[in-house]
Amino acid sequence: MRRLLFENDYEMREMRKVSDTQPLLSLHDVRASFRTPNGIVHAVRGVSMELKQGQIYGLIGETGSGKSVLGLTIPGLLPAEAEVSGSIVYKGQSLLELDPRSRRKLRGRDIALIPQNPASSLNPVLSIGYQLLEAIRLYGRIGRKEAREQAIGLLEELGLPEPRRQLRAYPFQLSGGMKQRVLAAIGTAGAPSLLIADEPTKGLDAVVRNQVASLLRAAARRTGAAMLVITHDLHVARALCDRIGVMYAGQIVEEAAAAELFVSPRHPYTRGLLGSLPGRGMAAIPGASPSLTEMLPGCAFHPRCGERLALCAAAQPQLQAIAMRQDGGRKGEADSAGCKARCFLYDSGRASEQTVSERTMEPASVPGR
Ligand SMILES: Nc1ncnc2c1ncn2[C@@H]1O[C@H](COP(=O)(O)OP(=O)(O)OP(=O)(O)O)[C@@H](O)[C@H]1O
Ligand code: NI
Repeated sequence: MRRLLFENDYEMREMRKVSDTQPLLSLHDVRASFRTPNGIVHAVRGVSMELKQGQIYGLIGETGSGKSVLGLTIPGLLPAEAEVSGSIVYKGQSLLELDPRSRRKLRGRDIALIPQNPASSLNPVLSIGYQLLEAIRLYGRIGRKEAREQAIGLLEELGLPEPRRQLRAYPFQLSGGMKQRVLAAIGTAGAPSLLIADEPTKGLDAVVRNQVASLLRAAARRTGAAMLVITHDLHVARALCDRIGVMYAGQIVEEAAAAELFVSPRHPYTRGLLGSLPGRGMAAIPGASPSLTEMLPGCAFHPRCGERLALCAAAQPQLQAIAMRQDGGRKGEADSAGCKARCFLYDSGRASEQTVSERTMEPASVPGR
């Protein structure tokens, strides 16, 4: 048994040696759906994206847009009845083609997930120390004593007061913020190459939220891990992430460097989402997200879009790179991958076909209003 473990560890280390130019993770046309009594729910509808080594990528978007399902698809943690297609390549291995055993081996050690709900993700009957040590030892083949020292160090780094005492505590004895930090410690304990954090700051007050965000950033920088951060919290997304993907109805509708997205959002949905921030008018986007069971033709956002073109109800825009503007409108540190939007407004070929009267037509009637 020990020998096997050793060989696995060796393989793990070998697998980490991927070149910096290759993306750590690349998704191509990933789809996930669920068969339900009310029909098939198309939760993720053709997501393509890349995550580089050490990069922090944020997924934002309204509730139900498919962020968590996408996050669970990568480590293969969706319920068995989910149907997944497309390709997910992690360090050159096609995850959807891996046998369940190999995939399980990757989880926890190489790909770690901090799930959406901290209250239910810690085991209530086991001490914090036990759970953290398990995570450390799963990766490191080290003795209990050494693991314990590492655990204390990790909690110290995460700013938890009295780490020695916290190890003996049970989850119910910790505040929400402390549990989040313990989860962050467990998530980063095995020094994973990829950490997926689903709503790591949910339900926390502003101070603790910023603390958790900067701790995650520090942990990622320390270990060199790439992170996929799923969040509703646009402030956290901005502070924590290098790059951001905006999800709407199971698709990425815009992707840009975090610094750029908040300064010049392109997709009408992103503009609406940012417009709902307290500092920006707090105007909610009228209407509701579409049904994911019966998808209409055209752009999924068109019924709610104030800038739609005649074309938008009929055809699906693709996620495409946006050309740099001549007027210097694109300032700041743009990521090399640039900015992408899934919108005919930026599809130069198509949009120029539209007449001015088509462009200024009345906004669509909004369902559910
Ligand atoms: N096991 C499941 N069976 C059926 N439908 C599901 C299942 N899991 C998720 N869904 C549906 O998939 C869609 C996307 O859900 P998901 O949890 O990914 O949204 P989200 O963007 O993470 O939302 P939130 O921000 O509220 O967490 C939703 O319509 C949801 O109801
Ligand atoms: Ni979610």
